[in-house]
Amino acid sequence: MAQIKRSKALQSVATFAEDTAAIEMKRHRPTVDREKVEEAIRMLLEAVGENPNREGLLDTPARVARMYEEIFAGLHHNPSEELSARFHVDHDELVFVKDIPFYSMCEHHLLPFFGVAHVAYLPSGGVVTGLSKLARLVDMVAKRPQVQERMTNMIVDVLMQEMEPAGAMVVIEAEHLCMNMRGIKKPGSKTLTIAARGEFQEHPERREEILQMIRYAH
Ligand SMILES: Nc1nc2c(ncn2[C@@H]2O[C@H](COP(=O)(O)OP(=O)(O)OP(=O)(O)O)[C@@H](O)[C@H]2O)c(=O)[nH]1
Ligand SMILES: [Zn+2]
Repeated sequence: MAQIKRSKALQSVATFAEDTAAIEMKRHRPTVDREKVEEAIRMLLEAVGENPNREGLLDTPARVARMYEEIFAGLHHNPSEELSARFHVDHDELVFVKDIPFYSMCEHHLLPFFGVAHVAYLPSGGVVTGLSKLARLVDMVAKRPQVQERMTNMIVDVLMQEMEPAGAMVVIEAEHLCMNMRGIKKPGSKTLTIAARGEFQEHPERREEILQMIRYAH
């Protein structure tokens, strides 16, 4: 089993250069129909009683279109591609990257929710990925209309699928502007979501280990 994973890892390293070039291209490809967004923003401004032709708003539709291209970049991007950098290291113990900041958009209100993601996994067969790739994975999953629960599960599932680790766990702490600035108006409230797979799901003490390390950071 470990042997199979090992050879899969080496194969991945061999195709790493090609993958990197492909990912770079995809990172910069446009994902949003700018013209359509501009038209929609003009209509939205009109609909809320604004004048889209007043000076201060003239460039707003184009700005919003550029912004959406950036903040929804994950929509046409396969997050699995972020983990294509694999290395072989003699380490089968915990790898844990804490406090990865992220910004996402609540799919119910199209308002931001933001906070930190903590990503842990237990490498198997000595296969690890680049630490920055874990942060890139968080970013790509965040850059789309989301709910926090789905975001948490997507990150952990991509990790399990791509790395085949003995376990993976993701914790997200976030503030939702739709709960702060409108509606129920509870600024400062935080939502925590946890997704655990493999050893972290099967052994409560492994899960607790991660939660403790998160607590110590505050
Ligand atoms: N589970 C979950 N709910 C979310 C998330 N982001 C926003 N919501 C909730 O989505 C719900 C949408 O509820 P609706 O009743 O359809 O919308 P609403 O009338 O604007 O609700 P209020 O926010 O209560 O005013 C609200 O309870 C939000 O707090 C998320 O990431 N996860
Ligand atoms: Zn919302």
